Amino acid sequence: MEFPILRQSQPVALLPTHGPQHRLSKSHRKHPNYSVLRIVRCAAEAVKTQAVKTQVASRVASTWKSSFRERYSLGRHVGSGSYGVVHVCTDEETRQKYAVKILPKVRNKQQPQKTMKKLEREVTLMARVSRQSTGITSLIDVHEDKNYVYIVMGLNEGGDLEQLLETYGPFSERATATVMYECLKIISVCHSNGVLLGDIKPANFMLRQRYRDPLKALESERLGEGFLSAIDFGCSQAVGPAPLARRTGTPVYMSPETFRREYHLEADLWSLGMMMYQLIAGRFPFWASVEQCRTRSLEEVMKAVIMEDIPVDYGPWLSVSSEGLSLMQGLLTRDPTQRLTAVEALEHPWFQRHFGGSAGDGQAPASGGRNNIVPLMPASPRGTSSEAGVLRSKSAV
Ligand SMILES: Nc1ncnc2c1ncn2[C@@H]1O[C@H](COP(=O)(O)OP(=O)(O)OP(=O)(O)O)[C@@H](O)[C@H]1O
Repeated sequence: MEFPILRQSQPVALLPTHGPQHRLSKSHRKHPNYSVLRIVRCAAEAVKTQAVKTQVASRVASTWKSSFRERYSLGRHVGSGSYGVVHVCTDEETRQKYAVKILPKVRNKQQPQKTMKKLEREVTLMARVSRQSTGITSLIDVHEDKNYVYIVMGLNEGGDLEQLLETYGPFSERATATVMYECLKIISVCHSNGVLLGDIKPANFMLRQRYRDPLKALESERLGEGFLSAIDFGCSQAVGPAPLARRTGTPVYMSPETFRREYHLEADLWSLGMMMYQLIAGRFPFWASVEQCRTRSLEEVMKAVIMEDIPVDYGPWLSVSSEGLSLMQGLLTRDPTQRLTAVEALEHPWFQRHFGGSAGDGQAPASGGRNNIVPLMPASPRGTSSEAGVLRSKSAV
């Protein structure tokens, strides 16, 4: 990975990072960069001890650029995750807009070296695969200063699939097929490069453009190559012959073997099966509402994932085609050796049923031609994504 060293710039801190002033007042909450202020404050609290300060400072002399503020101006906030905040940023030279994920180098209770290793892994694995698929958010460059790492990447303007679910409700079978086909292509590129995505869920796939009616757009399947973009490589891992043991991801999407701490690439296909179930049914197999999911302990989720039936005798499942049902069940197969791989799933008759010849010969569902889908151009600002809850909350357990 080549990220040349540039000279060090000012850190992003907008407030004193120590002393009583760093507590945020009400007026700070109204500040347009409130989210940045928050992570500045959190990091400031975490770097109190001299030992930690020294460890963090030593990381600045890395291979990452240290000039984010010189090159980019920070724009509106577009999302937050467990650790990072994401803003639009503009390259001052080219005026091109990107997204920047700003991640603190020090997280509460986590060893700074461990955090840095995690950040380096996220960037390395994203770099490994992002140039190989239009369906993976492109990695532009990486910067760091004393307290933060800045991952500059392609800007996705159409919201994530979880936001679509929350706004429009469950997807039609056809819209689900369009999404699933694109996701499988992305997964197959990652897997052929030995990269486990590790946190597959609707919140981690975004529409690159905004559409007036996104579900109609997905149903029309005339969106073109790379309309969907995978984000968040924070849980990704390089996979070799030895099984992985570290449980990472979002519990309700984790595979049975991930809970058993002995898993390979197939774990991603289970998560995708869970996502397919959710897109079609608007709920998870084990609990009816998001609220019910939230109240479950990790042990309860694990028990359900390992043992409970996956019901298909109600509501939308009664009208889903037998091919759709078969794909979902092929992904949600508890024995990973019997589970469909990404390549096998791409050849599943369900895609033939929906897209005719185009899916079977390895092409995307029809792109180009008559296009009655109107992206909203230029993209107007959108609200921030919802955050909390078991659907989004991620754990490394
Ligand atoms: N490239 C992008 N373009 C536009 N918005 C983005 C982009 N990447 C992330 N976002 C927004 O920011 C949110 C948080 O990003 P992301 O999930 O990568 O952060 P994270 O801290 O790793 O979160 P998580 O809790 O899932 O680990 C996303 O849900 C999405 O709404």
